[in-house]
Amino acid sequence: MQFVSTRGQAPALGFSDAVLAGLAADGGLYVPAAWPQMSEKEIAAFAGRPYADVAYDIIGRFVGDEIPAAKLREIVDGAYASFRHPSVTPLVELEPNHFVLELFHGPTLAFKDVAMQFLSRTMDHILSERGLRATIVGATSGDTGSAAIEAFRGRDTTDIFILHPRGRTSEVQRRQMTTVLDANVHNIALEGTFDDCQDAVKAMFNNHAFRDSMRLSGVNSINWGRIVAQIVYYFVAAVALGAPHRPVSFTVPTGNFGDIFAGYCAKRMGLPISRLVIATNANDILRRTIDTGRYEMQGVSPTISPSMDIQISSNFERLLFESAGRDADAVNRMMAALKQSRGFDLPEGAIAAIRAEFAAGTSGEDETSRTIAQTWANSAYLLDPHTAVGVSVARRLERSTEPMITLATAHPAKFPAAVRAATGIEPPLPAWLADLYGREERLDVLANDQSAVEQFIGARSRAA
Ligand SMILES: Cc1ncc(COP(=O)(O)O)c(C=O)c1O
Ligand SMILES: N[C@@H](CCOP(=O)(O)O)C(=O)O
Repeated sequence: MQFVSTRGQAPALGFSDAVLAGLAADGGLYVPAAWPQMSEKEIAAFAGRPYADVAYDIIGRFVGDEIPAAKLREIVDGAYASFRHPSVTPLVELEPNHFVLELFHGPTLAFKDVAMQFLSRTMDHILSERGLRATIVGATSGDTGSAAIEAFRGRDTTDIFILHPRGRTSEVQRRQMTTVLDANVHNIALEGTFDDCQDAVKAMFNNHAFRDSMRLSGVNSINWGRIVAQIVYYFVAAVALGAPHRPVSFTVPTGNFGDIFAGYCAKRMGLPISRLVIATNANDILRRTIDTGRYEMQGVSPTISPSMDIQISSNFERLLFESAGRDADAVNRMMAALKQSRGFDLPEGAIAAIRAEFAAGTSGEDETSRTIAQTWANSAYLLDPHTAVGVSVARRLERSTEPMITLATAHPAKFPAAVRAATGIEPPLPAWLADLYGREERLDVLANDQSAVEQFIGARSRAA
């Protein structure tokens, strides 16, 4: 299987090179040259299979023969053995026909672990095979960073540099990152927003001299290796509720559009998904785009769901590429307009194609808080504020006979202040994180200055 860039000017790559590249050399994102197709029979055969078996099958379709079958099996088994629930991603029925898909049973309590546990093992394998060391750079609003640091800590093949927006993550998220003291882990608290962190990471990739000398690699969902692992749970959840014979819908708390794009990929592969619902917090650029056909940046306001406080939604570019008929020139035009004037109009055909697949809704701060409170009162179930955004939007939709699955993207204990404010309950951290508040922290505060960030990384990376 080959992967092509959404901007059409970078060479097509195989799975391993696409994973190591992260962002394509032309600034685009890699997508499969063609979508693997799954028959109804193949999908039905997932029923009752362990999570790791389904992961091995689905991911294997994108890997091809680039990783030996036994090695891929070992990677997948190791990744999902790190989860604390036997089903890995269990479904819980919140109310009739509305389920939450709990994606937070991994080591750092957020859905990012599902992909990161796979990606770190995969990168380690590819780099070891090639006798190389890489510099991993990543931007985080809190969850990607903690999952990545946990997954890559202590690995000899990589140094990892994670940029988070100073003061804009929850304390638990920050401590999950900054209390990991392994020599290959570096936390940068940037004076800026998540979008500034993401811009800095993309600028490093677009600085080709720096990229090559540091052997840069990325762990954000711009990396195809993240998306591929997230496709799996859409299949697992849908089949558990009757697919392929019964279609299902998903509501996804959305920021960088990686998670919901994985659902779109599952649909393109043949999974019968009726509705893919984008749920945003007050930073609602994606909902506005679906409503108006114009992607228009405004300022980012801090919310109780900080991991979704995003304006530049990277993976939306992958959807633009697909919905514009894989026209890389059109994508280049839209991305240039975004850079120049902070907005662009989607071509009519593209917005129509997107509206045919996606719905969107926003949950404001009060509504999200009320949703946490009501769900606790009515169902004795504690939602984290990101999942609450999804549940709130899903509840507002017209009822359908098909199951609705809202993705539960984080454990409530990661956001204790918001949960306590809504319910009076403070969810305890699990045993392995119980002493988190007493652990020593290590981080460096840097100005939002590209050359300062590059200098910092250049001086510490062992890949150079
Ligand atoms: C807890 C949580 N929910 C939802 C999201 C949004 O996911 P995505 O960025 O893939 O849209 C994030 C961040 O990515 C997150 O950390
Ligand atoms: N919400 C994310 C933001 C980065 O998203 P990613 O999925 O592209 O890594 C976070 O928690 O860091």
